[in-house]
Amino acid sequence: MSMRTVDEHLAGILRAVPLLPPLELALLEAEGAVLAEPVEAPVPLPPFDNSAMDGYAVVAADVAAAGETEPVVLPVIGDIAAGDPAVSAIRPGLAARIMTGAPMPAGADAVIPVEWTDGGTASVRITRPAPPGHYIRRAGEDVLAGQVVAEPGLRLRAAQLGMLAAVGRARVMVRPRPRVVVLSTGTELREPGAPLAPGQIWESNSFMLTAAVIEAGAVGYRQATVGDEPEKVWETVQDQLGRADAIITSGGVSMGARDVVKEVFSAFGAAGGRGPDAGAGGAAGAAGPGWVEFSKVAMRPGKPQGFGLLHGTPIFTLPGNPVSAYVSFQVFVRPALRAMQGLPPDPLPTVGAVLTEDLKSPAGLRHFVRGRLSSGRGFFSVTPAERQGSHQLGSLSSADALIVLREDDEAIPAGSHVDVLRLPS
Ligand SMILES: Nc1nc2c(c(=O)[nH]1)N[C@H]1C(S)=C(S)[C@@H](COP(=O)(O)OP(=O)(O)OC[C@H]3O[C@@H](n4cnc5c(N)ncnc54)[C@H](O)[C@@H]3O)O[C@H]1N2
Ligand code: MOO
Repeated sequence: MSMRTVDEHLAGILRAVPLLPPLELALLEAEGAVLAEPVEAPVPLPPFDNSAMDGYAVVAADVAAAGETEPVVLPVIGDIAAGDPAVSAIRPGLAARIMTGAPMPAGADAVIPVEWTDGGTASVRITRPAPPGHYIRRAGEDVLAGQVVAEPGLRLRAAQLGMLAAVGRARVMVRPRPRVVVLSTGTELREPGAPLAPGQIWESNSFMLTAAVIEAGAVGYRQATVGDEPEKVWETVQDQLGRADAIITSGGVSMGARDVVKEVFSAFGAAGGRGPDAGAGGAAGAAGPGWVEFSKVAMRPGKPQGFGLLHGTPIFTLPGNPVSAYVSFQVFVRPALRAMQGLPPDPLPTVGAVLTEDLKSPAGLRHFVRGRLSSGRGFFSVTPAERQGSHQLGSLSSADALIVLREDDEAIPAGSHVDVLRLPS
């Protein structure tokens, strides 16, 4: 088992993960997906000159002298609502009542908001002047015909989907959110809600990791926990390959006598790309079903890691200690899921902060320390949580940040500037 740095392990993962192939999705199904084509506006936006206010379309020169004491009175020739197909022109000396979004009648060059009038329907008294162009939204002033409104690589969120709909697109080519199956292993684990026998604990990693998958913008499927039988783990993983763009397991990767994940995939990796039942089940293709490599990564928590590709599908075998699994997800899996969609493999958002207490860190390891950020007087400060054990979920769930201590940091005094990963809130 080789020992490698966090950066080396991440780089290896990012080199290996495939880019998801683009597919066409209906607009709302594409929420969170990444655009895979440039989208052009077929028409200008707005498509026609229209009113920005409810009021009256007029010729500006007619109302130039209007005032509180000398209102201008104009006959109203009719109403123009948003969506009116054909609108007659107006001539000087006339007004038309007009609604927000309604097409400007030819001849009119200003809109007087209803608040500046008596609101009349047969004729209108206007008490304030307006310059030409007043409250008119011009054709093309948002987007020009032929303009690219969305480039490939853009993540589609609410505003971007609104833009695509506004230029008339019902479907778009995207790289979809990766579908990620999350699977826990361990015979001691019981479903939350079920009673515990001695030695048992409630299963938490799969809930936490599935939620983390969703927070990272992917689709999470939680799979029922499997025990410590290699055949069962192998079968479950094989079954899930059909619906998964990536698989995450937790547990069973350290040095124990029954570390099932390591056992299954080591056998399978060592056999030159054949799983335990590859012969019988025909899982091995010409190139073999794939590989999974286990490594020790110089980090705390999260030292035992595994990663591989099974039939081209990435599998992340994360350590079982809950905080280790969580930190491993944020450091390795999150960037990989982004890369699979063609997004930059960014880490969680990082801020600089001033440490409020002395910290010690083991030499040669990157140390992710749970903490709480506070801001004031224009800078962040961060306070480490008291408990830092990798089984202590209590201090993770009340943390909002991970303080990142570098491999060469050993004694970091209070007042030092540190980098802090902000946890999703
Ligand atoms: N002799 C050594 N022992 C250990 C080493 C080592 O290097 N040498 N590494 C330690 C480190 S660091 C970690 S992290 C863990 C990783 O262990 P595994 O990935 O094999 O995980 P398990 O043994 O299955 O479980 C560890 C721990 O976490 C609990 N757990 C596991 N899965 C879940 C779950 N889904 N929900 C809640 N809790 C879970 C499990 O009960 C154990 O307490 O190994 C150390 N040991
Ligand atoms: O590295 Mo383990 O992942 O600390 O508890």
